[in-house]
Amino acid sequence: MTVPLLEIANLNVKFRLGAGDLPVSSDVSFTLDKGRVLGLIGESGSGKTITSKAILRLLPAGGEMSADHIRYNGRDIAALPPREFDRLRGADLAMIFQDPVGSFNPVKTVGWHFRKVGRLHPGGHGGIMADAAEALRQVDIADPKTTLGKYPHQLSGGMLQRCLIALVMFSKPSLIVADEPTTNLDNLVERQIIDLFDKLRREVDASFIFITHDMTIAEQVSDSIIVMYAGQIVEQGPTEALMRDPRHPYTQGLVKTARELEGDVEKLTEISGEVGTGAWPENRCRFAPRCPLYDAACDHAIALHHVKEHGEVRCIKANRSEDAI
Ligand SMILES: Nc1ncnc2c1ncn2[C@@H]1O[C@H](COP(=O)(O)OP(=O)(O)OP(=O)(O)O)[C@@H](O)[C@H]1O
Repeated sequence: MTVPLLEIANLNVKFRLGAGDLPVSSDVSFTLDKGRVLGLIGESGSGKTITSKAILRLLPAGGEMSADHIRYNGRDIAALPPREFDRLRGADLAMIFQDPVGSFNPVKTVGWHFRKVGRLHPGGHGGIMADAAEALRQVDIADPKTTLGKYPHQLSGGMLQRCLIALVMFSKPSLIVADEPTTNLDNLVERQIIDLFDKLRREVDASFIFITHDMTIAEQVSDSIIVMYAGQIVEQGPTEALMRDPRHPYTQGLVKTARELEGDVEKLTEISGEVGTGAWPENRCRFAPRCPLYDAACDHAIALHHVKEHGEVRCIKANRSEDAI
């Protein structure tokens, strides 16, 4: 049996604030196989970024994480001493943030960043520069040599995001977390970057967690999708099944809006209300205040349950007769 690249069991994250604890993610469990792309979707505040940062131990101050286990290539890394974890992250795990500017040293050229990442390159300086130019070509930068000599502020947001993607590819990590890498880009550049990810996922031997709030993007780039709501996974499964037959009312709303956007309808269906933060009831479905299917039967904590040939859903209304085994 092949070991998944990543196995997360019951990950919880909270922030210790003056007024008390703010829970951010609850009981998040999933696996990611080698070479696969997992789309992590949900509206702002649902816990996508914090969950991913917790896995990479990049939580901001005040954030605390616990998990039954976090296995990487079969080895539990949750309790790894900080030094060892830093080494693993440096070599194997990478994150691409929304804003590429923060990932570059503003007073150093693009080439300097490649030299820094590639300092152990067996081909020395010449080898680094040749591979860096090739990585830039892979992300469709036409004149890699010139680009390597430029400073971050001399490049547009789209170009800088391409350079960051090239830099990450150059370092050959096994797991890449891409956190809304197109959020700050205009529509045309966004399309180009998404197409680029789509191309790279076929060519590089890495696994991706691709965070987005856009269902259409998740559908295009992912093999499987996790939908998060109020810090919990509410649905997860293979992309094709989840998009064709979404079961959770929240996922249904997201898919409906995505299809309407593709169809260019005049008025989009909205999921009214907002996710809210922190003070979620433990004895009621967290989506209840916004759910069109809500009734008194939803007034207890709802567990994720398996749905045959689909995945997992956190909704008591999601079962259908054809799901019976
Ligand atoms: N440093 C922090 N201190 C306190 N709370 C925080 C901190 N960072 C994030 N949070 C809270 O954690 C929750 C989840 O945030 P997170 O950034 O993971 O959401 P998200 O789903 O990624 O949203 P977005 O799409 O806006 O990035 C939010 O309620 C947010 O306010």
